Amino acid sequence: MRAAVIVFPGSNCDRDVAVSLRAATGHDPIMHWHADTELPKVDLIVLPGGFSHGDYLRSGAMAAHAPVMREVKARADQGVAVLGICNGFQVLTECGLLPGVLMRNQSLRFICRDVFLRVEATDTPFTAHYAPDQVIRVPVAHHDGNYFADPATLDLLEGEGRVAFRYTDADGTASAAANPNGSRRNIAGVLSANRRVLGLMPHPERLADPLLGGTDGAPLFSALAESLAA
Ligand SMILES: NC(=O)CC[C@H](N)C(=O)O
Repeated sequence: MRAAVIVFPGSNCDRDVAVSLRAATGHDPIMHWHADTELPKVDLIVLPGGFSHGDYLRSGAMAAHAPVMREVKARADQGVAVLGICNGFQVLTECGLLPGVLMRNQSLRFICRDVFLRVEATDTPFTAHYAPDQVIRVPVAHHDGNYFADPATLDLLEGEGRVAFRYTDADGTASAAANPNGSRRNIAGVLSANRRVLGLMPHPERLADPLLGGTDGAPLFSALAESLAA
């Protein structure tokens, strides 16, 4: 699997996700500067976490108009897998590759802690190495993670099995207390209609090695390596 990580001014999880991709595939991804429109042929495009353009205007709003994004959208339309983590998820909603928006956290505070997620969809290249309804522990670190979409869109996403992850308690209950940011229906990650674009607010790359204190994020990268093997 050949992967490219798009690096924006203010990205700060680009090298973290590169480490996880290297661990899963055995080789380094291409680190691709956002202003470079010549994107090589790759099997996976990653939009990493961070504070692109300082989160000015709205988180992800300026990065969504970066020169390379026209090509990222074209590749997604061709079926190339695209993974957006945290700020990357914000960019995916801002550029229209995923529905909904990420609003300011309900608490109006930056939240940085581990959360539990229930894996809702396992028939995707991102989640195939998780069991249905498996509960995993992954960190969040954001101030704009409050997922919002109108009820018809939420019904559509749920009806098509496009909610990939939901915030839950440790036992898998999607309670209000388990929801760190006010996201509608406890949604932590959503898929595109063709299931090849995933955006999620939690950071699987931050708990993907025993040295980091957990490995629940690692199956996401191993699933990609296997599913997208050239
Ligand atoms: N860790 C991140 O990617 C942060 C995302 C975003 N800048 C926010 O705080 O909402």
